[in-house]
Amino acid sequence: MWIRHSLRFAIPYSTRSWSRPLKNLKSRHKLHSALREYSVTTQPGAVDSLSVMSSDRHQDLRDIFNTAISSVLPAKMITRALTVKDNTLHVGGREYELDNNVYVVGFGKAVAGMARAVEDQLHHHIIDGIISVPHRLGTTLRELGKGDLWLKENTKLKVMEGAKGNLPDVDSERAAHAIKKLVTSLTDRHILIVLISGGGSALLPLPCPPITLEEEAALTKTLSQNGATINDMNTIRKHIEELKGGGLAKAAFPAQVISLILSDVVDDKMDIIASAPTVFDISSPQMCIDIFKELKIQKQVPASVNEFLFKKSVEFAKMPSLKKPEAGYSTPWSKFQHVKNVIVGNNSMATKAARDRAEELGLLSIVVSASLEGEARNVGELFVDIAKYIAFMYNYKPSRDGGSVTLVQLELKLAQFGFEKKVLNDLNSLTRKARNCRKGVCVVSGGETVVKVKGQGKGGRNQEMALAFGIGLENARVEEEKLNRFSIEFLSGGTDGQDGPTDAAGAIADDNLIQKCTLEGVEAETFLENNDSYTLFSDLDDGAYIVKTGLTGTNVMDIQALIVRPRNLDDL
Ligand SMILES: Nc1ncnc2c1ncn2[C@@H]1O[C@H](COP(=O)(O)OP(=O)(O)OP(=O)(O)O)[C@@H](O)[C@H]1O
Ligand SMILES: O=C(O)[C@H](O)CO
Repeated sequence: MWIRHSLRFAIPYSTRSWSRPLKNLKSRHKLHSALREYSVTTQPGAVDSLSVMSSDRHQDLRDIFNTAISSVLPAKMITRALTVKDNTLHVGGREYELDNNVYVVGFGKAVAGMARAVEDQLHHHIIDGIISVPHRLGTTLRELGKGDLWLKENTKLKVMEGAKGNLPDVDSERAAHAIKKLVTSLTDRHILIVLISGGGSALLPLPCPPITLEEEAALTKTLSQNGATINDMNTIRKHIEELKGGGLAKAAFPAQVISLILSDVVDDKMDIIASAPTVFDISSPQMCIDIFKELKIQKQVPASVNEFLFKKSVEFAKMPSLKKPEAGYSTPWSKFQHVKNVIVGNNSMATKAARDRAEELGLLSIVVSASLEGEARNVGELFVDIAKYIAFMYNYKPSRDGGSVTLVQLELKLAQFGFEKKVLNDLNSLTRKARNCRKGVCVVSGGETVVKVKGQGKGGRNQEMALAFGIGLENARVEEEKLNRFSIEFLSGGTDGQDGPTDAAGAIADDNLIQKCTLEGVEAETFLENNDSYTLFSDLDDGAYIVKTGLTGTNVMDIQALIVRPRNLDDL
């Protein structure tokens, strides 16, 4: 890299202490102006991008991300899902007679807004209710001017806040007890509306005795830090907690249960979202033991959990096949006929809205996935490959490039990540179209990745993905000179506005990121290795690369957007 190498000599060595915290870097601003002056003498493409403030450059990405979030705000989704006509409630293809007989419970990051919309629709029919929401959500939403995502003054619902840091705690356990008490008091005259959204698991914890809340919280942390997927986590929660895995619906029997679910898991798996409190569970306790083995965390699992699961699996082995609940169960709730589960919103809606916004901004756009999974840094690198692919296609001329080994190699890599041939073909034709009409390309995706936290730093999967993208892009630019002819930027963010235990939703990386790090005397790889993406992004270039929305009041997993624009169209 021409610029980077030059800067190595331009910056005094004393400002390049690799692991120094960014906050203490006094000469940062001086270095910024030095960079701008310096960039005047560098190669043309790079001059343009370095002299533009990063925050301005990233406007489109931020706009696309914000539009995606707006498209899945709770009120819209509830209004779409529920209709009331002549005292009859229509939902999910069923009809319910309304007669001042409705109770509401909810748990999750988005249920305050959902509850408000339900109250607006069913008002006087509602008797009582409780919602369990994240700690300080009410205050935060009001501070952000998002009071419309909170309940009205005259609400009949009680709000309980808890689960600090997205971990089950005494406050959320208190809420779970109160919800259990309320639903067990219902009769067959009642309708129970259950509002469920991501984060619901931590907001409805009721560990089966003798497992304690502290043990469960410790287990959650261990699982999360050892790369457990949400499927793994919630399979375990369903077995060691009272209200998960259908427990809430059983407790509410004989009331009619309507669950309105905002999906924050890949493929909208109802048996996983918020650990499925209203879905009949067909998983086995042995599956939990297998997960511990697979993650090699058996020794860190609390003894009470191991003993509980062992006893449960012995009992389970004696039971008739759970795959056919009707075969062996005579309890009235066995077929869960009193329950209707309805998905009201998901990641696909958000990715589509992102794509539409990108089109409005003049970019040719495509959604490549709404179910992207894997280790965050690998997905970051995958997006570097996608950027390379687009750049390659911009320049591709069959006559000149012959057998196009590069093309085949890139396609193979993308296929390894589960992208179907059709997606590749669409990406391919989109880029050709972009070349012909000389527009940039925006690739949108959604899903949820994981991070195996090994370092001591602070970060989240989105910020880690963006950092890995930035590093990968820099390496690719060294190898592939043609990439410098494009302006490339990438954003990954959580639609709930909270990436891991940080106050950021995610981060942006572009083709200047690593140069900026170098100027700041920071080695990005060290931060990546220490899982310290938040520290790096929050201070770098006065926060130009961090994405902070505050809690959004919704939650449909994460969104990625990659923009590749030719710098100088005549140069391709
Ligand atoms: N320092 C870190 N760097 C990168 N990722 C981290 C770090 N610390 C935690 N994480 C990751 O953050 C994720 C947990 O994030 P978060 O608390 O937002 O949960 P979540 O899965 O989004 O919750 P929910 O689905 O309930 O909303 C885990 O994948 C964990 O590995
Ligand atoms: O709460 C949970 O379990 C996760 O957000 C997945 O729904």
